[in-house]
Amino acid sequence: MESYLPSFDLKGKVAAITGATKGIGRAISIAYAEAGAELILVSRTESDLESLKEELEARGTKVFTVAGDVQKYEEIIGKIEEQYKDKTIDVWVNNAGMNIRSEAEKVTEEEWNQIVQTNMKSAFFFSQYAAKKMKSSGYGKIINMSSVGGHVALRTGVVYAMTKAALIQMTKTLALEWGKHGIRVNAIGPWYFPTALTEKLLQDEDYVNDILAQTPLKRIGELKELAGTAVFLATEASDYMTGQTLFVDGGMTIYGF
Ligand SMILES: NC(=O)C1=CN([C@@H]2O[C@H](COP(=O)(O)OP(=O)(O)OC[C@H]3O[C@@H](n4cnc5c(N)ncnc54)[C@H](OP(=O)(O)O)[C@@H]3O)[C@@H](O)[C@H]2O)C=CC1
Ligand SMILES: C[C@H](O)[C@@H]1OC(=O)[C@H](O)[C@@H]1O
Repeated sequence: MESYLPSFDLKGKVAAITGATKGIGRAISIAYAEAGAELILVSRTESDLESLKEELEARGTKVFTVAGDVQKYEEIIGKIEEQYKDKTIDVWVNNAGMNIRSEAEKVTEEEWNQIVQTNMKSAFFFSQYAAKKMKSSGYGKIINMSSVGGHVALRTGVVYAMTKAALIQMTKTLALEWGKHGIRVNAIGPWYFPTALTEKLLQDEDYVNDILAQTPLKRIGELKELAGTAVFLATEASDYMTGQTLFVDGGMTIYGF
């Protein structure tokens, strides 16, 4: 009997993840390793990269690490190219992101630049680099980590929200331009997940109650549930999907009243 179960494995694939050493990026890195991928991991802290590399190599995963700030994406790309000059990269996850939560009238130009360069500018130029390599193989998966904040209004900062909305539109436009090269571009829009980025917010009981009031599933997400979506978007199971944003949000974005 023919099979209709797609393979969720990444054996023989090279996957790059930015923001790979904590929270969502770490969960995705481990899930991709479990699926058999060779990994390129990017974050700023060398010691975190080294310990994650050690853990993953102990389980048989080939890992290349680059310590760098994604705002200096050219330097990171240069280091990757030294190792992967004549090789393709099959999956690129633009996960690194940050937020400085403040009311609109208090936003400084320095804060604007840091949020925009980290969350949006780096994602575009990494996508540009990844696509150049994916075109040679005629296949690739670019996954952008957006947020529900890119789709509905949150109280956690307008600049962050703008960058996350931009990633959704960038996803659609790059999907349109690069579809003919077999490059799929999709995004993930998480609601709250327990990470360093959200730790302080999730320690505030009133804030958590506000989150749960807006969440049909009445709970905070588990990182495994987000990694699962990232595996789906990286494997053949999603090969006919491009330009889409999958909200992994406990139903938050459909909650009208
Ligand atoms: N957690 C959540 O509830 C949600 C998260 N998201 C998005 O998911 C993504 C990951 O968030 P989350 O896991 O929570 O964040 P964390 O702060 O927990 O982890 C961020 C990761 O990115 C790295 N990183 C941060 N800034 C930079 C930088 N400038 N250059 C390179 N690496 C960097 C960090 O390592 P290091 O500091 O060593 O560089 C770390 O590995 C972000 O884009 C965020 O906007 C979206 C919706 C909800
Ligand atoms: C769900 C949102 O993205 C949320 O907003 C924030 O400020 C946190 O940083 C989370 O990312």
